[in-house]
Amino acid sequence: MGAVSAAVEVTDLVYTYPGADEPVLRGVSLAVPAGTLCAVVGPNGAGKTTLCHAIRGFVPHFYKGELSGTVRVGGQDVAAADEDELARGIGYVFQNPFTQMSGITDTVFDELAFGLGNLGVPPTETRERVEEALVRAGLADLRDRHPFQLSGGQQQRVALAAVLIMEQPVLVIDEPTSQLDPRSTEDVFALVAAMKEAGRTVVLVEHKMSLVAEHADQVVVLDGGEVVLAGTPQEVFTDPRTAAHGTLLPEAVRLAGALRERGIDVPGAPLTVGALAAALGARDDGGADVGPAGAAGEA
Ligand SMILES: Nc1ncnc2c1ncn2[C@@H]1O[C@H](COP(=O)(O)OP(=O)(O)OP(=O)(O)O)[C@@H](O)[C@H]1O
Repeated sequence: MGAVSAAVEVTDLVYTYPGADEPVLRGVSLAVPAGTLCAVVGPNGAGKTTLCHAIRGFVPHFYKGELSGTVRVGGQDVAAADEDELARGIGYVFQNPFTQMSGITDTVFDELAFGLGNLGVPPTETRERVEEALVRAGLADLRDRHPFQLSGGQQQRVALAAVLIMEQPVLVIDEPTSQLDPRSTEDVFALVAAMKEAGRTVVLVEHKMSLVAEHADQVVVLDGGEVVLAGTPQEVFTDPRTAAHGTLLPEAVRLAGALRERGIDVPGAPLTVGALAAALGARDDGGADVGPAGAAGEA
């Protein structure tokens, strides 16, 4: 597996929380090539957050317990790295953005400047980088607001802006949209996509499979602490085992299945609603028996 270019490489990871009887990760291996997005999906309790913690080094540096196997980020063994190296190398966005706020700043601007100050970045450069991140994350109007007075979606964007600004080459993002409305969800994904476009490597836990299908280069299905399937979105979402492991399929895949059950031919394996509409429109009969093109719109 392209080990040379993998920015994140997890090998045979077995991890048991302190005092627990059973491991929560049971021999997990995966490789994420630099500049790609790997989505980790799977049912509740599968071990997704724990895997994120292991990639960032919270396991074993903060969470002790029993660990075997290795995590390498940028070629470096995370268990052997110190906190400073880990913080510089890996950005982390927590499932609950509130957790991420420093709690010691009074404005969004200062919150974003805080991490750079810790790295010793000079004030002029800090101001420039914060200004740019505020604009890119759509936070310019909120710059003087107190971080704790923001909505969940706004806090999520501050958390993402904070990793945007730190410019770490690898990002671990744990369910960034779980508490967000569809509009904020789109905003967050646009930001994550832009970070990938800028060449950063992203490991993302996400339950919204339509977005995973659209943005991931690789999907890893975790169940019971094991990787039960891994591949491109096409491979994973057309494999019947994915649903059997309690993972919801993208809207377009479910719609295509429902149409086929009604005897309607759906060419190919469309993963997005746009691709499904195109596939139906491209049929020899122009999709005549499935109603107007807009009928397949995502609810
Ligand atoms: N700090 C901890 N100490 C002991 N056990 C824990 C700890 N954190 C998580 N666990 C257990 O580890 C298992 C995996 O949890 P984890 O949060 O990694 O799963 P997940 O796939 O992220 O779930 P979800 O989708 O619900 O967030 C669960 O059984 C959970 O109870």
